[in-house]
Amino acid sequence: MIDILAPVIALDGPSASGKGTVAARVAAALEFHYLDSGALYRLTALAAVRRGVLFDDVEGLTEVARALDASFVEGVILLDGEEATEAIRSEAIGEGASRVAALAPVRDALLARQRAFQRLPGLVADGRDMGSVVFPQAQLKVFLTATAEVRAERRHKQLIAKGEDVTIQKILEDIQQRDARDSARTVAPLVQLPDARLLDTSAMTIDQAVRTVLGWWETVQSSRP
Ligand SMILES: Nc1ncnc2c1ncn2[C@@H]1O[C@H](COP(=O)(O)OP(=O)(O)OP(=O)(O)O)[C@@H](O)[C@H]1O
Ligand SMILES: Nc1ccn([C@H]2C[C@H](O)[C@@H](COP(=O)(O)O)O2)c(=O)n1
Repeated sequence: MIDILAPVIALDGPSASGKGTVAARVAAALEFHYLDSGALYRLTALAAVRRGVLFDDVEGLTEVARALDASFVEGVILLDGEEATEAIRSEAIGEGASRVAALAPVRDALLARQRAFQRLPGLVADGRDMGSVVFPQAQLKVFLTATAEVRAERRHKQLIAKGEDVTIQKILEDIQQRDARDSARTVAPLVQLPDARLLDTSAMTIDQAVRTVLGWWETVQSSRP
Protein backbone atom coordinates (compact mmCIF):
# COMPACT_ATOMS: atom_id res chain seq x y z
CA MET A 1 0.00 0.00 0.00
CA ILE A 2 1.22 3.53 -0.80
CA ASP A 3 2.04 5.55 2.30
CA ILE A 4 1.37 9.15 1.38
CA LEU A 5 3.02 10.25 4.62
CA ALA A 6 6.36 8.86 3.51
CA PRO A 7 8.72 11.70 2.58
CA VAL A 8 10.10 11.91 -0.95
CA ILE A 9 13.36 13.27 -2.32
CA ALA A 10 13.00 13.81 -6.08
CA LEU A 11 16.15 13.92 -8.22
CA ASP A 12 15.62 14.88 -11.84
CA GLY A 13 18.19 15.58 -14.50
CA PRO A 14 19.55 14.73 -17.92
CA SER A 15 21.10 11.49 -19.12
CA ALA A 16 24.36 10.37 -17.49
CA SER A 17 24.36 13.28 -15.03
CA GLY A 18 24.89 10.85 -12.14
CA LYS A 19 21.39 11.01 -10.69
CA GLY A 20 21.08 7.22 -10.37
CA THR A 21 24.42 6.90 -8.57
CA VAL A 22 23.68 9.81 -6.23
CA ALA A 23 20.05 8.80 -5.62
CA ALA A 24 20.98 5.22 -4.73
CA ARG A 25 23.68 6.40 -2.30
CA VAL A 26 21.42 8.98 -0.67
CA ALA A 27 18.72 6.31 -0.29
CA ALA A 28 21.23 3.89 1.28
CA ALA A 29 22.51 6.57 3.70
CA LEU A 30 18.97 7.43 4.85
CA GLU A 31 17.73 3.82 4.65
CA PHE A 32 15.01 5.03 2.26
CA HIS A 33 13.50 3.12 -0.64
CA TYR A 34 14.86 3.91 -4.09
CA LEU A 35 13.02 4.30 -7.39
CA ASP A 36 14.97 4.27 -10.67
CA SER A 37 12.09 5.46 -12.86
CA GLY A 38 14.22 5.41 -16.02
CA ALA A 39 14.53 1.65 -15.57
CA LEU A 40 10.75 1.33 -16.11
CA TYR A 41 10.98 3.11 -19.47
CA ARG A 42 14.02 1.03 -20.37
CA LEU A 43 12.16 -2.17 -19.39
CA THR A 44 9.22 -1.11 -21.54
CA ALA A 45 11.56 -0.59 -24.49
CA LEU A 46 13.27 -3.95 -23.92
CA ALA A 47 9.96 -5.82 -23.53
CA ALA A 48 8.68 -4.15 -26.72
CA VAL A 49 11.77 -5.25 -28.67
CA ARG A 50 11.43 -8.80 -27.34
CA ARG A 51 7.74 -8.92 -28.31
CA GLY A 52 8.33 -7.38 -31.72
CA VAL A 53 6.34 -4.23 -30.91
CA LEU A 54 7.60 -1.28 -32.96
CA PHE A 55 8.48 2.07 -31.40
CA ASP A 56 5.81 3.83 -33.48
CA ASP A 57 3.02 1.46 -32.31
CA VAL A 58 1.51 3.59 -29.53
CA GLU A 59 -1.24 1.11 -28.61
CA GLY A 60 1.15 -1.82 -28.59
CA LEU A 61 3.69 0.06 -26.44
CA THR A 62 1.00 1.19 -24.01
CA GLU A 63 -0.13 -2.41 -23.58
CA VAL A 64 3.48 -3.50 -23.00
CA ALA A 65 3.87 -0.80 -20.31
CA ARG A 66 0.55 -1.68 -18.67
CA ALA A 67 1.35 -5.39 -18.50
CA LEU A 68 5.04 -4.97 -17.63
CA ASP A 69 6.13 -7.91 -15.46
CA ALA A 70 9.04 -6.20 -13.74
CA SER A 71 10.50 -6.36 -10.26
CA PHE A 72 13.38 -4.74 -8.41
CA VAL A 73 15.06 -6.91 -5.79
CA GLU A 74 18.13 -5.53 -4.00
CA GLY A 75 19.67 -3.92 -7.08
CA VAL A 76 18.65 -6.75 -9.42
CA ILE A 77 16.05 -5.94 -12.10
CA LEU A 78 13.83 -8.74 -13.39
CA LEU A 79 11.74 -8.71 -16.56
CA ASP A 80 9.33 -11.61 -17.05
CA GLY A 81 11.15 -13.36 -14.18
CA GLU A 82 14.56 -13.13 -15.88
CA GLU A 83 17.43 -10.83 -14.95
CA ALA A 84 17.51 -7.71 -17.15
CA THR A 85 19.79 -5.48 -15.02
CA GLU A 86 22.50 -5.20 -17.69
CA ALA A 87 20.32 -5.73 -20.77
CA ILE A 88 18.40 -2.47 -20.16
CA ARG A 89 21.63 -0.41 -19.95
CA SER A 90 22.66 -0.67 -23.61
CA GLU A 91 22.71 2.52 -25.68
CA ALA A 92 20.10 1.02 -28.04
CA ILE A 93 17.62 0.38 -25.21
CA GLY A 94 18.36 3.86 -23.78
CA GLU A 95 17.46 5.34 -27.15
CA GLY A 96 14.27 3.21 -27.30
CA ALA A 97 13.37 4.26 -23.75
CA SER A 98 13.67 7.91 -24.71
CA ARG A 99 11.25 7.30 -27.61
CA VAL A 100 8.63 5.35 -25.64
CA ALA A 101 8.89 7.91 -22.81
CA ALA A 102 7.66 10.63 -25.17
CA LEU A 103 4.24 8.91 -25.41
CA ALA A 104 1.61 10.15 -22.97
CA PRO A 105 -0.34 6.82 -22.77
CA VAL A 106 2.88 4.96 -21.92
CA ARG A 107 3.67 7.47 -19.16
CA ASP A 108 0.13 7.14 -17.78
CA ALA A 109 0.44 3.36 -17.77
CA LEU A 110 3.57 3.58 -15.59
CA LEU A 111 2.37 6.28 -13.18
CA ALA A 112 0.69 4.19 -10.45
CA ARG A 113 3.58 1.72 -10.48
CA GLN A 114 6.00 4.55 -9.70
CA ARG A 115 3.84 6.06 -6.97
CA ALA A 116 3.63 2.65 -5.27
CA PHE A 117 7.32 3.09 -4.33
CA GLN A 118 6.36 5.81 -1.84
CA ARG A 119 6.60 3.92 1.43
CA LEU A 120 7.88 4.59 4.92
CA PRO A 121 10.45 5.49 6.03
CA GLY A 122 10.84 7.44 2.75
CA LEU A 123 11.75 7.39 -0.92
CA VAL A 124 14.50 8.74 -3.13
CA ALA A 125 13.27 8.78 -6.74
CA ASP A 126 15.29 9.66 -9.83
CA GLY A 127 14.15 10.45 -13.36
CA ARG A 128 12.92 13.36 -15.45
CA ASP A 129 9.49 14.13 -13.96
CA MET A 130 9.79 12.99 -10.35
CA GLY A 131 9.30 16.50 -8.97
CA SER A 132 6.88 17.71 -11.64
CA VAL A 133 4.42 14.86 -12.22
CA VAL A 134 5.00 11.73 -10.15
CA PHE A 135 5.76 13.28 -6.74
CA PRO A 136 4.94 17.01 -7.04
CA GLN A 137 4.58 17.08 -3.24
CA ALA A 138 8.20 15.93 -2.70
CA GLN A 139 9.79 17.56 0.34
CA LEU A 140 13.10 18.03 -1.50
CA LYS A 141 13.49 18.49 -5.26
CA VAL A 142 16.92 18.45 -6.88
CA PHE A 143 17.84 19.15 -10.49
CA LEU A 144 21.09 17.25 -10.89
CA THR A 145 23.13 18.05 -13.96
CA ALA A 146 26.61 18.34 -15.49
CA THR A 147 27.83 19.65 -18.83
CA ALA A 148 27.17 17.40 -21.82
CA GLU A 149 30.96 16.97 -22.28
CA VAL A 150 31.46 15.79 -18.68
CA ARG A 151 28.49 13.45 -18.95
CA ALA A 152 29.83 12.00 -22.19
CA GLU A 153 33.20 11.38 -20.52
CA ARG A 154 31.56 9.64 -17.56
CA ARG A 155 29.39 7.47 -19.83
CA HIS A 156 32.41 6.67 -21.99
CA LYS A 157 34.37 5.41 -18.96
CA GLN A 158 31.35 3.35 -17.89
CA LEU A 159 30.96 1.73 -21.33
CA ILE A 160 34.68 1.11 -21.84
CA ALA A 161 34.76 -0.64 -18.44
CA LYS A 162 31.97 -2.88 -19.73
CA GLY A 163 34.02 -3.71 -22.83
CA GLU A 164 31.91 -1.65 -25.27
CA ASP A 165 33.76 -0.11 -28.21
CA VAL A 166 32.41 3.42 -28.60
CA THR A 167 33.90 6.91 -29.08
CA ILE A 168 33.30 9.90 -26.80
CA GLN A 169 32.15 11.85 -29.86
CA LYS A 170 29.38 9.33 -30.61
CA ILE A 171 28.29 9.30 -26.95
CA LEU A 172 28.24 13.10 -26.87
CA GLU A 173 26.02 13.18 -29.96
CA ASP A 174 23.66 10.57 -28.44
CA ILE A 175 23.49 12.52 -25.16
CA GLN A 176 22.73 15.78 -26.96
CA GLN A 177 20.05 14.09 -29.05
CA ARG A 178 18.46 12.47 -25.98
CA ASP A 179 18.60 15.73 -24.00
CA ALA A 180 16.81 17.47 -26.86
CA ARG A 181 14.09 14.80 -27.07
CA ASP A 182 13.58 14.57 -23.27
CA SER A 183 13.42 18.37 -22.90
CA ALA A 184 11.38 19.25 -25.98
CA ARG A 185 8.58 16.68 -25.67
CA THR A 186 5.14 17.97 -24.80
CA VAL A 187 4.42 15.45 -22.00
CA ALA A 188 6.40 15.68 -18.75
CA PRO A 189 9.48 17.31 -20.33
CA LEU A 190 12.77 17.49 -18.46
CA VAL A 191 12.87 20.97 -16.89
CA GLN A 192 14.38 22.53 -13.83
CA LEU A 193 11.40 23.39 -11.64
CA PRO A 194 11.34 26.73 -9.81
CA ASP A 195 11.22 24.84 -6.48
CA ALA A 196 14.11 22.48 -7.33
CA ARG A 197 17.66 23.05 -6.08
CA LEU A 198 20.30 23.01 -8.78
CA LEU A 199 23.20 20.60 -8.31
CA ASP A 200 25.80 20.92 -11.06
CA THR A 201 28.23 18.05 -10.50
CA SER A 202 30.55 18.88 -13.43
CA ALA A 203 33.41 19.59 -11.03
CA MET A 204 32.23 17.46 -8.10
CA THR A 205 33.04 13.95 -6.97
CA ILE A 206 30.21 11.51 -6.30
CA ASP A 207 30.85 11.84 -2.55
CA GLN A 208 30.56 15.63 -2.71
CA ALA A 209 27.29 15.38 -4.62
CA VAL A 210 25.88 12.86 -2.13
CA ARG A 211 26.95 15.00 0.83
CA THR A 212 25.30 18.06 -0.74
CA VAL A 213 21.95 16.29 -1.12
CA LEU A 214 22.16 14.87 2.41
CA GLY A 215 22.95 18.37 3.71
CA TRP A 216 19.93 19.81 1.92
CA TRP A 217 17.77 17.02 3.32
CA GLU A 218 18.93 17.87 6.87
CA THR A 219 17.99 21.50 6.25
CA VAL A 220 14.55 20.50 5.00
CA GLN A 221 14.07 18.23 8.01
CA SER A 222 15.10 20.87 10.52
CA SER A 223 12.79 23.49 9.02
CA ARG A 224 9.71 21.23 9.21
CA PRO A 225 7.13 22.35 11.79
N1 LIG B 1 30.16 13.41 -9.61
C1 LIG B 1 30.63 12.41 -10.36
N2 LIG B 1 31.91 12.36 -10.67
C2 LIG B 1 32.39 11.38 -11.46
N3 LIG B 1 31.65 10.39 -11.99
C3 LIG B 1 30.36 10.39 -11.71
C4 LIG B 1 29.78 11.40 -10.90
N4 LIG B 1 28.46 11.13 -10.80
C5 LIG B 1 28.25 10.02 -11.52
N5 LIG B 1 29.39 9.57 -12.05
C6 LIG B 1 29.55 8.41 -12.93
O1 LIG B 1 28.90 8.73 -14.15
C7 LIG B 1 28.28 7.56 -14.71
C8 LIG B 1 26.80 7.87 -15.00
O2 LIG B 1 26.13 7.98 -13.76
P1 LIG B 1 24.64 7.46 -13.57
O3 LIG B 1 24.44 6.18 -14.29
O4 LIG B 1 24.35 7.52 -12.13
O5 LIG B 1 23.86 8.62 -14.34
P2 LIG B 1 22.30 8.77 -14.59
O6 LIG B 1 22.03 10.23 -14.60
O7 LIG B 1 21.52 7.95 -13.63
O8 LIG B 1 22.21 8.17 -16.05
P3 LIG B 1 20.91 7.70 -16.85
O9 LIG B 1 19.98 8.85 -16.89
O10 LIG B 1 21.40 7.41 -18.21
O11 LIG B 1 20.35 6.51 -16.14
C9 LIG B 1 28.52 6.44 -13.69
O12 LIG B 1 29.63 5.67 -14.11
C10 LIG B 1 28.84 7.17 -12.41
O13 LIG B 1 29.71 6.42 -11.56
N1 LIG C 1 10.95 9.72 -15.10
C1 LIG C 1 11.52 9.45 -16.29
C2 LIG C 1 12.62 8.61 -16.38
C3 LIG C 1 13.16 8.35 -17.62
N2 LIG C 1 12.61 8.90 -18.71
C4 LIG C 1 13.12 8.60 -20.04
C5 LIG C 1 14.20 9.54 -20.46
C6 LIG C 1 15.35 8.70 -20.87
O1 LIG C 1 15.67 9.01 -22.20
C7 LIG C 1 14.89 7.24 -20.71
C8 LIG C 1 15.83 6.38 -19.90
O2 LIG C 1 16.04 7.00 -18.64
P1 LIG C 1 17.44 6.89 -17.84
O3 LIG C 1 17.59 5.47 -17.43
O4 LIG C 1 18.49 7.31 -18.81
O5 LIG C 1 17.29 7.80 -16.67
O6 LIG C 1 13.63 7.29 -20.07
C9 LIG C 1 11.54 9.73 -18.59
O7 LIG C 1 11.03 10.24 -19.60
N3 LIG C 1 11.00 9.97 -17.38
